[in-house]
Amino acid sequence: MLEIKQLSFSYGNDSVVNKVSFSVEKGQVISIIGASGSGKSTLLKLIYGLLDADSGELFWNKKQILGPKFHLVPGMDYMKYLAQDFDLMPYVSVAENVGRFLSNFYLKEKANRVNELLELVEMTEFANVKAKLLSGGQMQRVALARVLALEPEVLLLDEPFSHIDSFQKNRISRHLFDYCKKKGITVLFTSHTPDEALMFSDEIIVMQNGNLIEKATPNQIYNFPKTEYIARLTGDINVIPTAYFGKSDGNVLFLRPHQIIISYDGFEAQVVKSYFKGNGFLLKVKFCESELFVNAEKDYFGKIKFKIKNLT
Ligand SMILES: Nc1ncnc2c1ncn2[C@@H]1O[C@H](COP(=O)(O)OP(=O)(O)OP(=O)(O)O)[C@@H](O)[C@H]1O
Repeated sequence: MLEIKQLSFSYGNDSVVNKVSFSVEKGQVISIIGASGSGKSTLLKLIYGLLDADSGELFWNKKQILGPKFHLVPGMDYMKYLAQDFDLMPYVSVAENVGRFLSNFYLKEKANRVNELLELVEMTEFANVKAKLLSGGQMQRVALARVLALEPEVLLLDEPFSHIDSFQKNRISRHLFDYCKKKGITVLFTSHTPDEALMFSDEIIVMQNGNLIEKATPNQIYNFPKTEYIARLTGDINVIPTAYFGKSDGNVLFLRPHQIIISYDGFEAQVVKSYFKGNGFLLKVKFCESELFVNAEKDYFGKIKFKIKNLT
């Protein structure tokens, strides 16, 4: 189990990670989301032992994780960390980059392992290409294969798919998380892509201004967000005063576009714009003083009527 206790870190006077505590079970996949600058990357670096915390403690299986003050070479053997800059060796081949940390004693096993990992990230055909000749997305895939090479117990991934095109991203991310689940590797990854965090995480951690403000399942985060900030991080959201529906409790509702259903009766709204989404349309509609986003199967113009799923 990974245990983070009251971890704090500042750059000068700027508090970047503030009394963060949480724990992660072996084999769990946890995503860390939050606005740019909220402290996600710094948190990963602290966990890996690249930075010395100002206060607080970290443990993996009850063993303390210590920062660079205590290590000649920062970082822990049982963990691998994939930074946003990939850290590849530019003048050697893709295969050599992936096998960089593997023993040369059993050459056949090493070659098999490298091949297996290159298949996982769909880079087999580039095995003999020098890393410096790759595109950003290809480099990221090689870097992913490399951090898996020694089968770490804990994998820390900082925006691991950010450079990979959407054509391959879904497939490669599914391969990677399936592999980690199968091997029982504990994964913490940061992401700015709601789908990634929602699809692959057992739980999502939400950071805001250095504070951990929520740790919950994707379902809880998506369907029952506690704040507008949390709601907005995981997709389009409509924030609607309940007064618009004749209530006087002074609350607001957080509604996803799919929770607003176009119907023959109900509340009336005016279509402002329609966006084609492939599997349907996203309508921007004017309702009272707000602009709402509504999912629709077909394109609409003019006035529509809508109901809200489960409105009590
Ligand atoms: N080496 C550094 N020196 C000083 N300040 C830094 C340094 N690295 C990061 N920061 C600051 O620390 C804060 C948190 O940065 P961090 O990279 O952890 O955020 P993040 O949530 O990962 O952002 P992003 O999503 O943009 O990658 C930011 O305000 C950033 O400017």
